[in-house]
Amino acid sequence: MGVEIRVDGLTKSFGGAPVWRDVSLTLPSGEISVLLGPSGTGKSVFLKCLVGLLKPDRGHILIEGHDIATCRERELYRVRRLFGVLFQDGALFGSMNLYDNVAFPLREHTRRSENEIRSIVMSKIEMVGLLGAERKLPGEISGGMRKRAGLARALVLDPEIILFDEPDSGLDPVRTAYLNQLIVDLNQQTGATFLIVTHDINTARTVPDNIGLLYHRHLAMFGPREMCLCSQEPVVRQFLNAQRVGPIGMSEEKDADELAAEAAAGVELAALPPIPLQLGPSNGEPRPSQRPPGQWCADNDVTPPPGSFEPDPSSAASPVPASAGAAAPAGAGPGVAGGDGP
Ligand SMILES: Nc1ncnc2c1ncn2[C@@H]1O[C@H](COP(=O)(O)OP(=O)(O)OP(=O)(O)O)[C@@H](O)[C@H]1O
Repeated sequence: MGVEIRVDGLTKSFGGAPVWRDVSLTLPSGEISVLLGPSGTGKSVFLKCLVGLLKPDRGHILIEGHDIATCRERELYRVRRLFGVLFQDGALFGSMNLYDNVAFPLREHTRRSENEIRSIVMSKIEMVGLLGAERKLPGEISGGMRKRAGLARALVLDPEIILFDEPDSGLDPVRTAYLNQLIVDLNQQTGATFLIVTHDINTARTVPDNIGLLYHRHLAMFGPREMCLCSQEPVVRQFLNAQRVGPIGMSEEKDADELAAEAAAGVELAALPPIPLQLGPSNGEPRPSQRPPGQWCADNDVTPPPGSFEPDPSSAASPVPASAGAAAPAGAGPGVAGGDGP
């Protein structure tokens, strides 16, 4: 399960104004990737291009030999069946109960009997922890439950790729932690390829295998989680540390004068915080694409920030198990990697 998505030289503009240019990346099969970026940098536009709701100006989106960017409607319709999408508000029909909302894609797109539909719908409702709530209307449940219902509906056609548009928007930190755990568990159970657009830095630091950052009309970075969390690129450091110092301004990038003033005032980007352990599945098994903590740093001769890969005793998260076999990163001091795990 899970398919690779290869994006090559993708460019999109509206009315001549570019949203981003020449975006190239590969979402590896079965892995979780996160896409970050300041507001308005085109993250939602990117998701819509992937699923064929918007046509890019140039470039290719290759999935199982199909090019979504250029293919005909009929082919696009078939490829879209590979996708499940969780929209920001769950996009549920307000007049239908949760059961009918989740059953909707099966009734629309398959010829399954109501008995078969019932068994599939109830299994997805159970997967997202909503058993017992299936007769409720969307207006009668909390925002977190609506997200989970939207997720059950996104899962119902057994997609190979699941796109999440700000799954944590409007959720408190505790519900966000539960949702993140659910996402990691579902990735393990389904093996599907996940892409999550989020503004939540904690999610970005702990959930994905890969991180991408859109900024200033281009893809500033895409790569393994450890690579991005160790990055010395000012824009990546500023964003992942949620700071005002750095090239990202209030509404757009800072101009040369503002950056010169920061440099003259001796204001510097803060040190990188420790890299946390990746969130592991709640059953204690390794993630499908598990790599030992610190492996990327060790392979690339990069010293991770002090304190990296240490279990966080205050976290309710289940970090990756020690059995994943921690590697000692190059230059790692005492307490860094090597023996990390719960
Ligand atoms: N259908 C459209 N027609 C014209 N412009 C659009 C359209 N869709 C998006 N845009 C523009 O594209 C840019 C990127 O929008 P997008 O919603 O993808 O940003 P985003 O990174 O997802 O923002 P946020 O983090 O605030 O949700 C914005 O300037 C937006 O106004």
